[in-house]
Amino acid sequence: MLKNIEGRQNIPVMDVLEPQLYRDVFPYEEIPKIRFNNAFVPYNLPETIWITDTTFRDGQQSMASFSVDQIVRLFKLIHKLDNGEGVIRQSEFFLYSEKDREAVRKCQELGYEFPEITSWIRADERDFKLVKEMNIAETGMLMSCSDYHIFKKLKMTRSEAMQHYLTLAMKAMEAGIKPRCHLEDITRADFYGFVVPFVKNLKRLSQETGISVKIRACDTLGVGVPYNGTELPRSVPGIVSELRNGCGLRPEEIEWHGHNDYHNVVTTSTASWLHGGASVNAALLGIGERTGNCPLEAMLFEYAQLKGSLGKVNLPVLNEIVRFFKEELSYTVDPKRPFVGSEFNMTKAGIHADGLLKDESIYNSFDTNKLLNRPVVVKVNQSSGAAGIAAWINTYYHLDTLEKVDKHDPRIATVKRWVDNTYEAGRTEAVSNAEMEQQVKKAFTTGIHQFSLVK
Ligand SMILES: CC(C)C(=O)C(=O)O
Repeated sequence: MLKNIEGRQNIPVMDVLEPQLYRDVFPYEEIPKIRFNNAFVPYNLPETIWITDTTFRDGQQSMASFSVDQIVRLFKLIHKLDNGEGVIRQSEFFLYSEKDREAVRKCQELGYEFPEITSWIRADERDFKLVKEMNIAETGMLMSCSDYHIFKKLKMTRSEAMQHYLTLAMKAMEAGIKPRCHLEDITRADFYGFVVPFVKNLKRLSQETGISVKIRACDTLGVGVPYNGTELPRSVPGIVSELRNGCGLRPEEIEWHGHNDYHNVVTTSTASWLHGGASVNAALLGIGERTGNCPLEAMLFEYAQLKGSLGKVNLPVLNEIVRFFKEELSYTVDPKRPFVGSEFNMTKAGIHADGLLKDESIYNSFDTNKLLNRPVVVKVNQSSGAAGIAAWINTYYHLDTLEKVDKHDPRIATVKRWVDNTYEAGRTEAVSNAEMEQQVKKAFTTGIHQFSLVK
């Protein structure tokens, strides 16, 4: 039994009479400001880094709730995507309702090593019992740390908030559960006045109990900035390097949780890896509150670029996940969305198609067919020209080098005449594949090419 939190000599937080809201940086009636201090922090990428998944927590809470069957099937897909590599190491679940718990039990029955099932609970004694009963080793708990939350939402002083959070963490540890402390709104918090003393006290508790603690740095409103040489509280390099060097946390004790309000969620998450946090939290397709969480698939690509390889990770499973979201959850992915959108590697412009005709790698940065099972696609529209039409035929029918049609082939001119005429007649939308098939068949029937219509 640990000494009562009230009786402990905790490192004090800096209590203030008025909340520190950083109005010079967040004036509210203006767009927030980025302040530079040119204090460059060296990169410190941990040897081992990984991703944790929040599709079933922050992700699900932004959508219509998933059924038990949908959760289990998605969990299986995440496992299939990771493929035993452990890059997608954990996934977190609500335990609020009987339905939430049934989903967890069914996922546990699958017996997967990865992703490990963790939970998210309210600050409530009964919830600790649940976590224990369900045999879950780690649980997330809300510990909001900016004065926006402490003063305005919780109506507490900083000392009171810290006492409350430390009591919670201690109760979890006493129950033998690893607490994952969600430091909500860290990018608007007084870092040295609240975050540092609070985290040091958590670390001490962990050392005394021998139970590890995880600090999840939550960029709740997506205002974190990934650039080096920027001022706290917005600086991701500053936050993560100080959690390591100033608070003495190890890489595995630091996790980043970002939101995409300023389009920065991928770069802030990567900055957290680069500056010493081992894990980043993400959701499939970036679902999550408002503009969403960090897209899990994006972090797989960041991982591969930083570490050189994704090992056994089975990227084409992303196509199955996109289909599942569309068919099961009525969620359509933006066609332009990197790596998963239906048009992410589609080209329409004639000059790009001309390049593709000469060598696919001119306009495709990696072999999307080999790695994602997504061949380059050419779509014909008013800008495609003869090169675009030839590229459409070559990619759509998978023609090999000897069969490939040249843009100067007179039959291409026939198809192009039809395309030009339809646009001159007022068409605005792109030409569908069915229409192209029809025109190609007409133009090529008398020619030497008899396309084997294998797609
Ligand atoms: C509610 C908290 C933990 C969160 O998810 C966030 O800060 O984004």
